[in-house]
Amino acid sequence: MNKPIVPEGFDPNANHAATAPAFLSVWNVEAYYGESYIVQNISFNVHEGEILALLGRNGAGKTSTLRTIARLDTPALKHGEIWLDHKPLHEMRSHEAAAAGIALVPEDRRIIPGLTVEENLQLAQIAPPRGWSIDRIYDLFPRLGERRKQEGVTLSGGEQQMLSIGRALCRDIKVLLLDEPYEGLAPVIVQEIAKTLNIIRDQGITTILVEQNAIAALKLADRAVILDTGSVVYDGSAQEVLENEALRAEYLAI
Ligand SMILES: Nc1ncnc2c1ncn2[C@@H]1O[C@H](COP(=O)(O)OP(=O)(O)OP(=O)(O)O)[C@@H](O)[C@H]1O
Repeated sequence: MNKPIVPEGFDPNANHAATAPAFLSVWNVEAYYGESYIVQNISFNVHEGEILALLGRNGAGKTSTLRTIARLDTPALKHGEIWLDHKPLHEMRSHEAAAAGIALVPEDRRIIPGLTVEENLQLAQIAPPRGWSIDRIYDLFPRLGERRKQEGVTLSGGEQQMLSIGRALCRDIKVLLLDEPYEGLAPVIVQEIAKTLNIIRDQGITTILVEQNAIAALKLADRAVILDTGSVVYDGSAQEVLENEALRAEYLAI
């Protein structure tokens, strides 16, 4: 098994509420589906306002890591700590993690059938604390504004992705967890979404981007963490991964 990569600044003996070294610190996290040990002692830091690309081959554990950070019931977190802005996510249930500012946009986008674009956004704003106004979401994604009265599930794949990101922004979030946002999208739509993710970063929101389209993710990201069979095998700059052919070939098969 790979030796775990330890992020800088984490003192295992410290009180991490005070000393967590980054805005989001994932420390020695182990998570299981039943008896299956899937997230295997993962540690990494995410700094406020950055985009982190979380990469790795199929089955490397990317989705499971995002689900663990969002504190969904599965996989079950059995060991480790996750700190968001000095708050212990590892002690929270998913609704508490959401209230603390974590927003997971899952791969299947979860647009609510029978509701228009605007109703999908309004529903996301029902419970405070509210985030962006619906007009601000339409400024970010003009296509959604043009289609505000259209049923959400009849949108194109790219528009549905915009709607699910827009829905996350309707709440007052600190960290956006995006699971394969580019899946099935044409390159021109990928570029359009990447542009909006840059704008979202400029607003101070921190993003973890899980993506099979590693090149597109690396071009956008500040840093990259690469997983292999549930463990971290690289933690460093996204640019370095783009430039390091051997690393890409070994862990990303590109
Ligand atoms: N609900 C589940 N029950 C049992 N095992 C699961 C479950 N979900 C995922 N796994 C297993 O956990 C491992 C990691 O899966 P995960 O979906 O996190 O990987 P991934 O890196 O996101 O892969 P992909 O890029 O294919 O989506 C895989 O071996 C997968 O089969």
